[in-house]
Amino acid sequence: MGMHSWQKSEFTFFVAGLLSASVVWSLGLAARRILFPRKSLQHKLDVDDASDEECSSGDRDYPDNNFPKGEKELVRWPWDKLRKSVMYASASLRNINLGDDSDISMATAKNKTGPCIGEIFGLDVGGTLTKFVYFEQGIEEHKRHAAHEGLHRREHYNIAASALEVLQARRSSFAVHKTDSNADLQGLWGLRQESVPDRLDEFASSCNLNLKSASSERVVGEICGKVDLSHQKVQSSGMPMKRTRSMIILTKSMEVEHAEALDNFYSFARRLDGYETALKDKHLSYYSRFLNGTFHFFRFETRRMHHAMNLIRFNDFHLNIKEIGATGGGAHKYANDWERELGIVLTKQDEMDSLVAGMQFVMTDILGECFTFKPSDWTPQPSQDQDHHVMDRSLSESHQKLRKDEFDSQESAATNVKRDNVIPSDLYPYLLVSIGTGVSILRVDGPRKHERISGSTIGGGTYWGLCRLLTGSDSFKDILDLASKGDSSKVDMMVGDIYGKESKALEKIGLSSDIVASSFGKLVANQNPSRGIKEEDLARALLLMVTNNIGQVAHLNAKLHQTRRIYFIGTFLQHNVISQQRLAYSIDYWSQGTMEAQFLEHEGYFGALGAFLLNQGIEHDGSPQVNSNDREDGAKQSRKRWTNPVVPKPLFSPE
Ligand SMILES: Nc1ncnc2c1ncn2[C@@H]1O[C@H](COP(=O)(O)OP(=O)(O)O)[C@@H](O)[C@H]1O
Ligand SMILES: CC(C)(COP(=O)(O)O)[C@@H](O)C(=O)NCCC(=O)O
Repeated sequence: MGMHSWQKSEFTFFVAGLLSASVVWSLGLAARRILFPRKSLQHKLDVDDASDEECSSGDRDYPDNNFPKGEKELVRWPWDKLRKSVMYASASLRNINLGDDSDISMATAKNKTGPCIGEIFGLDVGGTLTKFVYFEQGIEEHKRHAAHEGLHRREHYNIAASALEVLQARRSSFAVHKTDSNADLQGLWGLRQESVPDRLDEFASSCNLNLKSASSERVVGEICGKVDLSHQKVQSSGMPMKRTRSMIILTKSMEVEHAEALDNFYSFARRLDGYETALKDKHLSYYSRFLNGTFHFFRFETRRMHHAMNLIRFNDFHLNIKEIGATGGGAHKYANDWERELGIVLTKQDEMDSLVAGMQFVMTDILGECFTFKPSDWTPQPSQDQDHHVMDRSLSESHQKLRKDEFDSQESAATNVKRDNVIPSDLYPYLLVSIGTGVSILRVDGPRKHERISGSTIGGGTYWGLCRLLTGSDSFKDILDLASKGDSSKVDMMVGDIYGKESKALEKIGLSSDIVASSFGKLVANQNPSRGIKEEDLARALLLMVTNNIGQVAHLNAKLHQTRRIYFIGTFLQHNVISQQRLAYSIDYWSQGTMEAQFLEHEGYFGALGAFLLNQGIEHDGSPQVNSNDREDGAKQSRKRWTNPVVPKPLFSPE
């Protein structure tokens, strides 16, 4: 069918109109890009945010950007905000086109020539959270140097290129300023986090450090790849010191660069301080007298890994980091991404080795690290020669007070009791229960002897995953707040619900009517299971269910492996007093007072700290230090070092 001439002309007009509209639109867009470059950057970033999410941790990917539809999207992490502000700033400074990622300078680990500040970090990439620690040389030490020796702060950092060097510097200044070395540490983080005194010498001698040489010789952290072994020297003690060279050989510019790189990072990290609980666990920062510096602790969700990597990249930190000691499953999973995108090598440390190393370091380094819970009317006994007796006696006393029917009611009245009165020789063997995404159970027989003996799939990930489903909340802290208000008996079926309250039959099976028979069991009886049930009841019942299960598995393993002390660690326990108290009571109850559950203030960070320590070859137990680069095969060597045949003494005969 042919077109009429009026139809043809109308069609021509329509096409012409369409064309001119698109030309005007394109011109407008181009003008907008020129006039308002940030607008287009904003768009690019928004797209990035979504795509980052997509390519993050595989197990928790959501193809439609972020979370499943219908869930509220809470912005809990400052990555996006920070990343954007940093990108704007660095783009305008360097005048680069952020529309194309290839414009951003990349450096592979091999071709990096700048300073390396990777030695101050330890990374633990877990199933839910990524934890990282960084070490900053003690500010008090800088002040002293500045006052007494006229050293600029930056110059002082040069002495602190690695933790070993920090220790060496500390040793030399300790000798010079012996009188004020204790006083100036006081009050830094309060008594609770004060380091154990008088162990520095012991530790330093274990490192074969030579006081005289400390001021004139410098141990160069070879992880930076700036080692000139041709300048190896033999010290006056006759001990060959590997990786040393004269300060004169180190060029001034390299030192300044290194100091600047550190300063840049430190000031950046301080900017993160503003985010209170979201990123940095400020309350956990502590001054280590062993290493003369402060450890800082950060964490973020592992599914945000690519955001974190972008943050590093857009701040140019990757240019000054060649390698980082890393542990956790993600150290393997993300190693290629880190190397490809950031040029940073993740030097893998065994997960369990790192956990134990970090934990033992902190237990020796900090007074007040360990604690447990006791009924509020429990009173500590006066100290005896053998401190560990205190624990034995208090256990049996508290046990007398713990009757089955008081189990729940006592929970809220339980008090936090510090447990550092345990002498180190009495420490082993102990059970280490790491409640992360899943649960790992280790028997530790000595500073370098441990074995993963068991585990459980019902862990922190189980609780957190089910809570997200049941409550729609996307904040772990909010969930814990909810749980603290909940009533689990609305959800749990009690023994009395099954037997009736007064049944004589219960005596025979050794149960009382008011204990839980089945977690969530009450929901089977109602026509509508959610009627009358609040989110807080679900959050509490689930928390107790997961915790009870972990407690029971831990107790059975402790019994099987004859350990009477059980340390519970992992971020699941952070700020989670309900679980800590429940574990303390369950272990005491089930073991009839022969075992004790203990907790540690830095519960979630031992893996990251251990990765730092192992990577730097720092140990606490008096054995010679081994730098990771001295090993032919890091993992193999590490395992070798951690196998020390210590025969555990039996604590009690199996029943
Ligand atoms: N802010 C938080 N976000 C997510 N999970 C948290 C948070 N705080 C505590 N948790 C709990 O800690 C668990 C992760 O513990 P963690 O020791 O870091 O394990 P992993 O190394 O497997 O990530 C989570 O599964 C959750 O139960
Ligand atoms: C696989 C893991 C060691 C990983 O550690 P995580 O990230 O959970 O801290 C841990 O989740 C685990 O031990 N799961 C339990 C596996 C089992 O014993 O059945």
